Amino acid sequence: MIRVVATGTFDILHPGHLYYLEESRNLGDELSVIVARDANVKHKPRPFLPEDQRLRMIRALKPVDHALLGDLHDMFRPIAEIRPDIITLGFNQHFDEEHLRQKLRERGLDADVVRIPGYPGSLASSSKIIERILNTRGPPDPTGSHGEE
Ligand SMILES: Cc1cc2nc3c(=O)[nH]c(=O)nc-3n(C[C@H](O)[C@H](O)[C@H](O)COP(=O)(O)O)c2cc1C
Ligand SMILES: Nc1ncnc2c1ncn2[C@@H]1O[C@H](COP(=O)(O)OP(=O)(O)OP(=O)(O)O)[C@@H](O)[C@H]1O
Repeated sequence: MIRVVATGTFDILHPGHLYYLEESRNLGDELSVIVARDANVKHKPRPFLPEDQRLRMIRALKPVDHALLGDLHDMFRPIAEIRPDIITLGFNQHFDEEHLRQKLRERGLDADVVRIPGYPGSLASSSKIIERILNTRGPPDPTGSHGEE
């Protein structure tokens, strides 16, 4: 039984997320997904959707066998419980593979770390979807004219 762990924020779901999770699941027999806690998303704007809602959507996806919220303080605690054989990193996750492997070893965890490539498409990105919404459905015209002459 090969256990795989994938991680991420998963704020507004798109096909890039699905691809990352499908490819992660294809590496083993069981996929657990650790969903980032609201309080821990500091490297970009805070998620729009609360952590419970992000978790519920991830749990419903076909490639996902188990989904859980991450730890608030120690990212290695859920890993120590799951004991995965493989941890996947998405194409734009800011972790260095070798550094992560080393940190895992220090905690007595010998999971391999595998980088999953990106899925193409200008809307395969939560922030690009948000940008598009703002650009196309931005603040309403205060005159209420909807751009009509
Ligand atoms: C091995 C690993 C374990 C993680 N564990 C946690 C965790 O326990 N709690 C948490 O809030 N975030 C955890 N994260 C971080 C997030 O799930 C996510 O990867 C990180 O915030 C980067 O988010 P993004 O790629 O969605 O922008 C972990 C990341 C990795 C690589
Ligand atoms: N287009 C994509 N192709 C492959 N993997 C992706 C793609 N978009 C996101 N992922 C992966 O899915 C996981 C969760 O990603 P995240 O929640 O950061 O979404 P995102 O669309 O990259 O967000 P943002 O646009 O705000 O950076 C990460 O491992 C990330 O690398």
